[in-house]
Amino acid sequence: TIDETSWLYCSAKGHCPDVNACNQECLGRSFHGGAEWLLFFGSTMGGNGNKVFTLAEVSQHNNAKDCWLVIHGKVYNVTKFLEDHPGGDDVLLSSTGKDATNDFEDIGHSTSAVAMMDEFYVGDIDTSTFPNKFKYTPPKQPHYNQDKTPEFIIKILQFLAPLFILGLAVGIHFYTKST
Ligand code: HEM
Repeated sequence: TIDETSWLYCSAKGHCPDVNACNQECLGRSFHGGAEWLLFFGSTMGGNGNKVFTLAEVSQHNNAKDCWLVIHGKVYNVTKFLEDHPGGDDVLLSSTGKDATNDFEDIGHSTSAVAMMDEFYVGDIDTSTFPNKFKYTPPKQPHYNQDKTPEFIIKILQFLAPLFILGLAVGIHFYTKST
C-alpha cells in the first residue's frame, strides 16, 4: 500500500500535488501518475521507509541535471540546489560518485547549512559498496637494494675493508707463528 508519510513529505515539499497526477520529481525519482508512485513505494521502500542505494547507483547521478551526494551515510539529491549553493555548483559536482563526507566537513559548513540538507535527503547509502580505502598496494620497488651505482660499491668496500685487514692480520699472525 502507499506510504502515507512519504506521500505527505513529498506534497509538503510542493511535489506531486495529487497522488493520481503525480508527475513531478520527488525523492529523486520522476513519477508519471499514481500507479508508478505505488510501484515505487511497493518495490523500493524498506522496513524503516528509507531507500538504501549502492554507491554505483548514486554515482550515476553525477551531472548538472541530476546531482546526488553521499554525506554521513545519507544520500542527497542536490540538483535543485546546484545554482544556489554558496560554494558553487562545480564543487558539488566534483564530490559526486564517492563519499563526500570529508569534502563537506572540510569546509566547516554552518549549522544552517546542515539544517538545509533534510530538504535534499532521498535515502541512505549501503556503506559496504564503498571501495576499501585500506586496500594493500604493493610497493613499486622491491625491498632489497638494487642500487648498482659506485656510491653503493663504496659503502660495501667500507664494510669489507676492515674485515680484510683483520683477516690479513690473523693470517700473518698464524703464518709467523708457524715459521
Ligand atoms: C547537501 C549538501 C550541501 C549543502 C546543503 C551545502 C550548503 C552550503 C551553505 C549554506 C554554504 C554557505 C556557508 C555556510 O552556511 O556554511 C556553503 C558553502 C560552501 N560549500 Fe556547501 N553545501 C553542501 C555540500 C557541499 C560539498 C559536498 C562541498 C564540497 C567541497 C561544499 C563546498 C562548499 C564551499 C567551498 C563553500 C564556500 C565556503 C566559503 O566561501 O567560505 N558544499 N555550502
